[in-house]
Amino acid sequence: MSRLLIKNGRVVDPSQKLDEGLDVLVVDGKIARIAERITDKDAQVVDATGLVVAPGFIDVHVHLREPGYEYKETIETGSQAAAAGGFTAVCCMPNTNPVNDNPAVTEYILARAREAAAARVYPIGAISKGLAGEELAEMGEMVLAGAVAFSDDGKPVVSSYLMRRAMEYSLLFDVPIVDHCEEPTLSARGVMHEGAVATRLGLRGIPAAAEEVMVWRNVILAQLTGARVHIAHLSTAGSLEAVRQAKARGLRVSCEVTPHHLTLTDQAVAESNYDTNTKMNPPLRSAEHVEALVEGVLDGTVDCLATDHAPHHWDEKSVEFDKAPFGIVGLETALPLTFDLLVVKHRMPLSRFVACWSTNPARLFKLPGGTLKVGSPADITVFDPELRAVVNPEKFRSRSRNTPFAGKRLRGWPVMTVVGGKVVYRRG
Ligand SMILES: NC(=O)N[C@@H](CC(=O)O)C(=O)O
Ligand SMILES: [Zn+2]
Ligand SMILES: [Zn+2]
Repeated sequence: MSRLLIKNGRVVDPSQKLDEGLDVLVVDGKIARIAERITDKDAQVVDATGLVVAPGFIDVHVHLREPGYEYKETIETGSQAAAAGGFTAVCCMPNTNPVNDNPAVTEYILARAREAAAARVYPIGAISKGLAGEELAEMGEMVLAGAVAFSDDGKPVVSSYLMRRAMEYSLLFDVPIVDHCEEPTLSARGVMHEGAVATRLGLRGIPAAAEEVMVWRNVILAQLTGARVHIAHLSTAGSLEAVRQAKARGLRVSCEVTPHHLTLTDQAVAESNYDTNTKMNPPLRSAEHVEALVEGVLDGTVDCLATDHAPHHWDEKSVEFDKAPFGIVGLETALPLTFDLLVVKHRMPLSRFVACWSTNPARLFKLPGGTLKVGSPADITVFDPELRAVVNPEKFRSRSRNTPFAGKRLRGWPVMTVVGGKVVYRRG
């Protein structure tokens, strides 16, 4: 019998409409009791005075790079980075080598995640075989092996016919189809957001329309099929408008926004003097888009936050802007970046903040967490809303350090992460 007692914290759990000072008792990996002043002489006691105790944060969009690109990240380092970032679970994208397009790869990922014993890992299977966009992957077999959603992330599903079939097939298992929305003839070899900054820098632009065309296509197909469609890393005001209208029509369309698209604009490319850690897909957008995204999170059009943690090796990023791979790491900066912006700056209620990182992702992807209800798995995120600290990539658990936020002072850091009753991360 293992017992853990988290005392005196501010328990914020939107699934039970809780936001008050309470103690949380964990017994044998499950939430056993939540009440004022619990005493238990056999339990390991953690004093959470001044800290927020929330249902475990879930990142539905990460790239763990294993199998195939272990020099960038492994399931072990990635799930440890997740734990250190305050996440108790992550969903990992299938753009590995081999691609996660069959149950053998899905099972391999789950086995490696069990060995790592840090954050839980839920694999997302590929929509198409080899991410080639031609034939549907073995979706049913992958669901049986443990896949929780489907996506060709890294690539768009260009064929609307294939997307329609994937959506129809997903209805059999009632899992979401997650789309990286990009119309490749519009984004054509662009490397940053199309606009005044790109023109001034002499870099090829990716227009907002390249994303919006595909978001609208997906809304139309969601209407046709009735499928659950989740828009990955939504980055433009027009995409948000499409999601808003889809929701108004009662369609099962949801979306996520990343911390970097909420906190940086395309100016970062200029200000950083072409730092390739400002290069990601979709690109950092202009201020009007960023303002619309923040508004969308505050008004609830955006369902959840997700990092799109995309580790790349230092060598790969140490090249000309044009030639560098797209993507930045995100797991170990996400919580303070979004807390500082949304809760401190924009006064978002803590319960809404926790809903975006825990309750909503759990509901959309039908994952076991997202709640501290008695009897549920003890996946708990504890963070310090007052703690101010500077981002230091040297200390990342991740194998990669490709972040544009090095040296940034932020408020609201994770201090303890509990997965199934086990403390998998403790700050300091
Ligand atoms: N976001 C990125 O810039 N890169 C991702 C791919 C993706 O999420 O589309 C990657 O796998 O590196
Ligand atoms: Zn993507
Ligand atoms: Zn991605």
